[in-house]
Amino acid sequence: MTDLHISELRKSYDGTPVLDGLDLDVPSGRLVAVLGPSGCGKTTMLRIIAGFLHADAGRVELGGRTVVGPGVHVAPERRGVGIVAQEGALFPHLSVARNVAFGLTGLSRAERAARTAEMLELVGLAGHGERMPHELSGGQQQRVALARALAPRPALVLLDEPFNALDSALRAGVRADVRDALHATGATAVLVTHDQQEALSTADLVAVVRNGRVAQSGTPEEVYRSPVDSWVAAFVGDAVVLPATVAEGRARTCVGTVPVAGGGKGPGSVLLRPEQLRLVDPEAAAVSGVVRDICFYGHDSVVSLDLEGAPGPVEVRHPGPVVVRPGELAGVEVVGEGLLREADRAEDALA
Ligand SMILES: Nc1ncnc2c1ncn2[C@@H]1O[C@H](COP(=O)(O)OP(=O)(O)OP(=O)(O)O)[C@@H](O)[C@H]1O
Repeated sequence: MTDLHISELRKSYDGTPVLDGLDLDVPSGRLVAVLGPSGCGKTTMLRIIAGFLHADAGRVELGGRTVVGPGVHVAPERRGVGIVAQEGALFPHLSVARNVAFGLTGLSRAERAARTAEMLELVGLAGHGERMPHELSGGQQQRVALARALAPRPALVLLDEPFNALDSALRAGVRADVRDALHATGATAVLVTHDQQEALSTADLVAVVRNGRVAQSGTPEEVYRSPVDSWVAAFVGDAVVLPATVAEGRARTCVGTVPVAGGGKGPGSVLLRPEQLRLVDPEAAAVSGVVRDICFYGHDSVVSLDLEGAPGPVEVRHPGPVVVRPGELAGVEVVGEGLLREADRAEDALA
């Protein structure tokens, strides 16, 4: 079992800091998604963990062993790290089985064959060993890449946006299979992604990275429901930010009075998730507005409302059939608590 600890990791390119004191803990056997916008330093971090890139400062410990630290840089092949890249990167001239067996050294021919078959079975590709990579779909190729990464029983598996090249219909299935295969082997894994849904639905823990540091880490539920600030809130999901007057744990907003956690007094902003707003009968509602637009997404619809006092249209995520039409009046109510927006940190983050 192998845990990963990263502390105070720093890396600059041409004097520009990319990793700026990044800390990350991955408990043994867990899958952590590192989620951040393009350019925030995710791949740089991954390359340092793998050993392909030298850090300027900081420490990386794998299973209690320092692999990066002052005066320490363990060679990539001595770290026991398996990698799944964006697009499988399978060897095109080798069969699926030979791709999977590639990193299996020090085993007899029979042991290699047995481990290869076990890994192909694990990723749902038993019987595909004799095919060539070009005879597989994109999703199957990524599963082979995972089987190849897991075959030598690595201390750690790094997955660098592995589902990017797959179309959305395929992606959810492959994601679930990859997660199950990682859990089945008890592997410790880091998944780098800029896709919020992917991070929330696939990982045990999510670390949100902003400007080369971890802004927040926790379970998917924690980062979604209790984001540390409005930048994290808006990055991990849709957010409705409303001007508010706050007193005694309640915020007066254009959608009514909303309970808010923590202190706070005076003018401010409150952040809600669109699914915390509900459409109700305007006759019975304390607050109502005119429907501006309705977007149907299948599992739900997003209804935009013009509400008095709102800075712009307010979006409501409505699960059932929408009975109102654009131009008609709809009532709205709030479910659950709002999050008080901390203006200074938010402005800092948006800058
Ligand atoms: N070899 C390099 N030389 C100079 N700048 C680099 C180099 N590699 C990356 N960068 C810059 O460092 C920043 C972080 O890059 P990195 O690839 O780590 O980000 P990322 O979060 O993985 O982005 P993406 O999601 O787009 O892959 C970017 O601004 C990038 O342009």
